[in-house]
Amino acid sequence: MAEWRERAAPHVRLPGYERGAVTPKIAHFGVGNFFRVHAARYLDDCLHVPGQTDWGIIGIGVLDSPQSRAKAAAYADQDGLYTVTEYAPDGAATARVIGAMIDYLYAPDDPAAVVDTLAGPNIRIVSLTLTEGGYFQDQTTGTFDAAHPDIRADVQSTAPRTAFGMIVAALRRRRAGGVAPFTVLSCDNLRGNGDTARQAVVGYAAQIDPELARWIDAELSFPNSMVDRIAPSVTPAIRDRVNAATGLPDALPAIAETFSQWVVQDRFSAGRPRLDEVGVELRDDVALFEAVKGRILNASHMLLAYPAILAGHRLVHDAMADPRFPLLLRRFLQLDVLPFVQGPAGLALGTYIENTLERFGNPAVGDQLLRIAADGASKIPTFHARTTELLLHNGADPIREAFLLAAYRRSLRGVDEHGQRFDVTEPALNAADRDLLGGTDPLDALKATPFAALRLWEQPAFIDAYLAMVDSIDDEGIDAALRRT
Ligand SMILES: NC(=O)c1ccc[n+]([C@@H]2O[C@H](COP(=O)([O-])OP(=O)(O)OC[C@H]3O[C@@H](n4cnc5c(N)ncnc54)[C@H](O)[C@@H]3O)[C@@H](O)[C@H]2O)c1
Ligand SMILES: O=P(O)(O)OC[C@@H](O)[C@@H](O)[C@H](O)[C@H](O)CO
Repeated sequence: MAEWRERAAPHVRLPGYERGAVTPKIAHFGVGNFFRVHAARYLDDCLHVPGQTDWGIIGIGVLDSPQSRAKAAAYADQDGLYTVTEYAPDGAATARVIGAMIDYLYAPDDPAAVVDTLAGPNIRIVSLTLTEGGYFQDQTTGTFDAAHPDIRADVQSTAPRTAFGMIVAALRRRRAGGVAPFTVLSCDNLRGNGDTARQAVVGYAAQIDPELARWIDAELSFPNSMVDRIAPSVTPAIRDRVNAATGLPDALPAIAETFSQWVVQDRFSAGRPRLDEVGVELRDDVALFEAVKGRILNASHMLLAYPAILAGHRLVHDAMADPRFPLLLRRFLQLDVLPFVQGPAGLALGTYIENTLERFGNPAVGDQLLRIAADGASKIPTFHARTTELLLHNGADPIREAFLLAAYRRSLRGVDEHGQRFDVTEPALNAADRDLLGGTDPLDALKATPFAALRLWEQPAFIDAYLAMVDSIDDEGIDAALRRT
């Protein structure tokens, strides 16, 4: 900390609390860009509130990859410190150093140390950002996928490797030792993220000890939360630009827009920091916020990403500066979402939509379309299934949902309309799904696991619209297809 204090440019805000006095009551799995600019930033604010210095964070990495290993080494090198630079729509940037993460454990090197930490009475909250695909949810049934190879391997091992294996091993020890359980707090973009986390933790426990599973279900709280802040991927060029401005040698700087929102159910069975004093909204009607955010913001992101990439764009704000795309999103939001979504009392959905589109257009944030497009197999159903169901149920035109699936299917070829190649990141697709999505019969794509639960092949209105869109994209190109939406 002393070296960072000396080297930081004068405009960089530094932790105003005694970092050496901070103790950790929170353990977080998945210290990625989003956690670092969102929950960790709120918790860093909390540490500035008198009497809150016991709510520090221990970060935990579980993925066994060269990138994850390098990240663990960097956190060790810089004592868990990192910078967050926030960009306002007018381009103004503010930077601060976050000191809330006081330790980082890399599970592939020492899984027992993670379980020991989680089993200790000091930990009161275990929070998660594992991505949408990280909850072992069966895409067809929505239930916990106990047959997943990673879960099968963990259940049979004495040293579990998944977040859920480690959480349950620790809970078993807490229960045996008479230590009260912690709260599990999901911060992922999921429908009912707390409920989904409960399903995974209880579902995992049921595989090893049904009595333990019953205890977890009865004793643990899993608050649902709505999380919102755009955190782009940090490329080496962004890292160098940010570090040149902060004067700090940060291997892992994070960036974000200035907007931030966190709505959480106030259900923390083992206590919580004073989140309400740092801008977090503690409310019970989280599901309404989450429905609005998922079906407006995240759904628009998905609808934007695939056709914009095919049209040659790579950055969100560039696509938003191309009038065809804001037009597509406005039509989608006005015609397909607004008539069927209920927001929380007092939230003006028209204003919410305008703010969302303005956020997408912020050029200073420089968000990446490929980041948004990644793992469409998990995210398209999460953010579009409900809208598609409602459109079909109400006899409304499903043309834009059909366009989305046609554009997604086309994007899986990894080459845009100008012949430029791009990376396709689809970890949730199995070989059979890839065959269905990449085959010559476009209707096969509707039977791929991510979309199968919707049974779209039984919906003549959807089939007509979808086949027309597939043909239009293939024969006439994205521009012509967009004009049909
Ligand atoms: N980036 C954003 O704008 C944003 C905004 C709101 C919510 N989110 C939520 O946060 C999640 C993470 O986004 P990010 O931008 O931080 O991504 P990221 O790639 O920067 O970080 C993801 C982190 O999760 C870890 N991880 C991935 N799969 C895992 C698994 N199966 N088990 C354990 N750890 C796993 C990775 O190692 C990494 O540390 C998203 O999937 C979304 O649900 C992101
Ligand atoms: O983070 P993902 O992969 O779930 O989704 C991509 C984006 O839609 C998402 O990160 C948004 O930027 C975010 O949800 C804004 O709060």
